[in-house]
Amino acid sequence: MECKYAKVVVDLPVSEVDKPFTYAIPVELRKEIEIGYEVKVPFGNRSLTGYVVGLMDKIETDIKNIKEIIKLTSYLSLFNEEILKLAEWMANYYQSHLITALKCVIPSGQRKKKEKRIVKLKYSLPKMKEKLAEMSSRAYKQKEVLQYLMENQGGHLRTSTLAKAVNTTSGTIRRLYEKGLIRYEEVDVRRNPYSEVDFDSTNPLTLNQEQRKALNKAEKLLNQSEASTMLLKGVTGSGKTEVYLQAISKVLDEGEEAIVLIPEISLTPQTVERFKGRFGRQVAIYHSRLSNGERYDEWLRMKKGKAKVVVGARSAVFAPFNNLGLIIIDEEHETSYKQSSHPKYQTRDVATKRAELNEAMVILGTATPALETYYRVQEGEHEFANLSKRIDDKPLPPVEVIDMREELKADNRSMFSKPLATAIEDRLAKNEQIILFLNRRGFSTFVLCRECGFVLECPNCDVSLTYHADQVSLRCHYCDHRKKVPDICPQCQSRYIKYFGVGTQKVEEAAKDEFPTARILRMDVDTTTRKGSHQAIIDEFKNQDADILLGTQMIAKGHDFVNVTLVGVITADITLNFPDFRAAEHTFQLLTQVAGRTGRGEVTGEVIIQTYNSDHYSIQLAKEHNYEAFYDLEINFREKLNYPPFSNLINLTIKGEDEVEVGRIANKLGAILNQQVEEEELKAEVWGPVPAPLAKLRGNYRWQIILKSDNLDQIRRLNESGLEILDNSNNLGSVTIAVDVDPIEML
Ligand SMILES: Nc1ncnc2c1ncn2[C@@H]1O[C@H](COP(=O)(O)OP(=O)(O)OP(=O)(O)O)[C@@H](O)[C@H]1O
Ligand SMILES: [Zn+2]
Ligand SMILES: [Zn+2]
Repeated sequence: MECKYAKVVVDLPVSEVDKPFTYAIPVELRKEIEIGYEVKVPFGNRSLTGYVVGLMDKIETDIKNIKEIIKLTSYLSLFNEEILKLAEWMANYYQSHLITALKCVIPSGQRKKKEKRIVKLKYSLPKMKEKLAEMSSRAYKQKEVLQYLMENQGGHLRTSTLAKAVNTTSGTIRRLYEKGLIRYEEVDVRRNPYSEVDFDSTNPLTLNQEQRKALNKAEKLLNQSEASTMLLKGVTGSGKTEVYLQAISKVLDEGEEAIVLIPEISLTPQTVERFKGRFGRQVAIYHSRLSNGERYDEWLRMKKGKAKVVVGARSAVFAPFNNLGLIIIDEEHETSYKQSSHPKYQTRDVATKRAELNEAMVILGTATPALETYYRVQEGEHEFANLSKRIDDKPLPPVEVIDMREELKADNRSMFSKPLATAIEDRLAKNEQIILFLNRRGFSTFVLCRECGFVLECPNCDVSLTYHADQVSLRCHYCDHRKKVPDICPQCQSRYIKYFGVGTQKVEEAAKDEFPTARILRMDVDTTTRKGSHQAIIDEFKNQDADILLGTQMIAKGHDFVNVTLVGVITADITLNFPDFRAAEHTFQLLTQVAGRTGRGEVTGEVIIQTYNSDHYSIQLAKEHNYEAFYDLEINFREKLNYPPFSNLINLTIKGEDEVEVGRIANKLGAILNQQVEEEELKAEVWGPVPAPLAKLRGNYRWQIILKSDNLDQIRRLNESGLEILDNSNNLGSVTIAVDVDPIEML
């Protein structure tokens, strides 16, 4: 059926136009146009890019007012109805504009690719003959071009090919275009396919008993017709990947497709190789380190059914498959699965939604499930399979926790405790390798007593207070509780209570001082900005051209270093004292992951964790590799303080270059929200406004407001109406407000 009208969402992310507009489809486009095409449309007195989100045969409005679509700017549909539904869900759930959500689900390469021009005649052949006869004989070259085109009708003639064929220039062809006799069509150019390294092919391994059980369960769930989610909890090195591979096999046998999501930093050639090795050219790779062109080509291979498995980062969840059977999310607890720009989606939840739309299955794999995920298992919402042992019963490495307060008492003020320094010397002497780990770079905002480990916390919110240097005060960024920075420790009266911060560079210098013979590699955001530098450092370390690899969480996962027999954590306190109710959870996850990096080879490994807070449960239980016990304790705290998963949060960040204006707008918005809660008798709390822990970032001043409720819909509506009232009654100027539904980091 050929439709006459299209609904189009225009690329202008402002609330007033965030809805589909109706356009007429020119006759010549009616055969071709589908949902998901990118188009140019007249809008006001200009033309805008838009996306087709609906097609109709009839409309009720007065036909005369309807404008026509100018042209198609993509040569195929960029999303189907299912992906459109997903985008609509995202826009609604994460409170972003529909156009922003749509641009998030389409391939980014499309928008930037260079297109080749194809020349087509504008009229039918008989009409064309008439036109030709009317032309002046002086324009003989132009006539020649037309003649040639008429004889080669329907062919895909590029401008350059055509010019060559009749021995003329593209200028001649352009003149025909200006006379309205021909038109151009733009089509994509095939780039060199993704540089194909030949991977050794692998066969399915014989599964051990636990893997077998996990796969059986997955197969059962894949066979059923409803959507399902299964948590595959497995300690590091327990063979989760082999279970993924065999589950994918099953999906491919059924003629369906599979998506595998892996955190960007773990998407190494080694990881890719495991999937390409099993499924060969059926595997597409999709992540942000590919060029736009490469990404687009991989996207096309999926769209055209040439690739049936995609291995990629977050955005691969939008893979253009039509027969999706399985989505796997490896390291599902990773915070990088939360998108940091609008729409700020949680990949896990988008995957669940997409599985629902396709009656597909989701497998979440990790050694340390996100608390929300494990809670859903307990509540019976997710299925569960467990791999409790490493392959071949290799032991998990022993973990030693060093109390840095004791080191200070013993007059050791170095960054390296006695036991860690001794262990490093020992490995250097044996030519074995060492990883030194500093969790998080740069950012730390807390005040800690080096004598007794005391950290000032908010009495209401159980998060550490944030140090604001300019005001010499400590503030809670949830409830705005304030305290003066103390001169002496309230717990032990020591004067060693100070702002606490260590950077990777400082650790590198200290290590060079103490271990002058060691060859040290540093890996953090500063040393890995260049393309490929991340992999270069990894390779250098793997080739054993260095003894110590020092870095941030970038080194915590995805790599198998067989010669590493010692992992040292310089200070566990940075993540532990993050001003975030998830601080303990993130600390536990990170320490468990880091510990998983050692003892993978023949020699057993050892882990040493330094901290001023050695009795903290997250550290003690990471030492015991005891997730269950950690979960039991942590979920109790969450319940007591009514944090997620027992409640829902929305974080609003108000930011701009003008400090006074940002504060003023933040306070205005806070007042509006509070008034709304009262008037509408909403079951919601409004925290703040307060300056954000990162009170200034890239020249922007930042304030925040947190909305909390047992009922997400209530705070979503509260937020929506609050922003609308603010918008209507105030000139926001350059101040912007970012909305984060289900935030996982509130900095
Ligand atoms: N059934 C099996 N028999 C023999 N070897 C296996 C089996 N399953 C997995 N392995 C091997 O064990 C090693 C660890 O497995 P894998 O990397 O899949 O574990 P993982 O749980 O994904 O680990 P991590 O979470 O640390 O990435 C790999 O080298 C893998 O090839
Ligand atoms: Zn103290
Ligand atoms: Zn508080």
